[in-house]
Amino acid sequence: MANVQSPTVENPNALIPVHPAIERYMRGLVEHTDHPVLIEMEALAKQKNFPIVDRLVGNSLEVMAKMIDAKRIFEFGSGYGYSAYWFARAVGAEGRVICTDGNAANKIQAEQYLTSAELWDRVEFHVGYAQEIFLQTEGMFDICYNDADKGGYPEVWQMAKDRIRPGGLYIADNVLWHGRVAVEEFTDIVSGWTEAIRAHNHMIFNDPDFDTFINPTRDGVIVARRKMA
Ligand SMILES: C[S@@+](CC[C@H](N)C(=O)[O-])C[C@H]1O[C@@H](n2cnc3c(N)ncnc32)[C@H](O)[C@@H]1O
Repeated sequence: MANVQSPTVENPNALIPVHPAIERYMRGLVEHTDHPVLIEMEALAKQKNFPIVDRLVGNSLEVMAKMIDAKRIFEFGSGYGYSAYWFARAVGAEGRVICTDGNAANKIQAEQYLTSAELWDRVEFHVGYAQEIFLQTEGMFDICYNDADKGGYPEVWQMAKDRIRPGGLYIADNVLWHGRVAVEEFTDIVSGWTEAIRAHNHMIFNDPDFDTFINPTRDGVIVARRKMA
């Protein structure tokens, strides 16, 4: 892959899509979204080095969900409920966010946090393998949100795409994978994940039933809107 500066992950500054000063500026603009529960969840992520989507992407999830009047959302990989916090705000009192995570401890924490934020009654949290839970859950979704293990990204896209209603969204986090997707030489965290993310992104951009873009904030968020029939 030709690139003028030939960046590699060993030369990460060449790969930062949005300059940290610009991210800080944008972060300042969403300060009005401060909430004690959110601040606690963000502090825990820092303390445990847990990969939440963080404030800028979280805010964008809520806005996108509100833009399409989303009422039913499925999350693949919910952690302790940080992304669900934003979706739960968007769907309103009658809406549902179906969360999944393989770690039962995450459900316990999510329940504590989202109860404090008065959002737990909008959430259905299943512990187990997200893809299996998805197949056991009936119906269509306004949004399918993918933040599970990256090796499974192509599989999740393929199973989710037909269950998103026309006008609905498929959203996945980490699709730039800290720039690895854009360079020839990289060190992967888990063997095969970069290739899986590349295949996932390629399939989505080439799917004639969806209009797609990547928001390069943080680690890149792909957003694909299912076209109206
Ligand atoms: C990146 S974190 C999710 C963060 C969350 N979306 C947020 O922003 O707060 C990924 C989570 O997905 C879970 N996970 C990964 N692959 C999974 C799978 N196939 N099924 C269920 N859980 C999965 C992990 O246990 C982890 O808690």
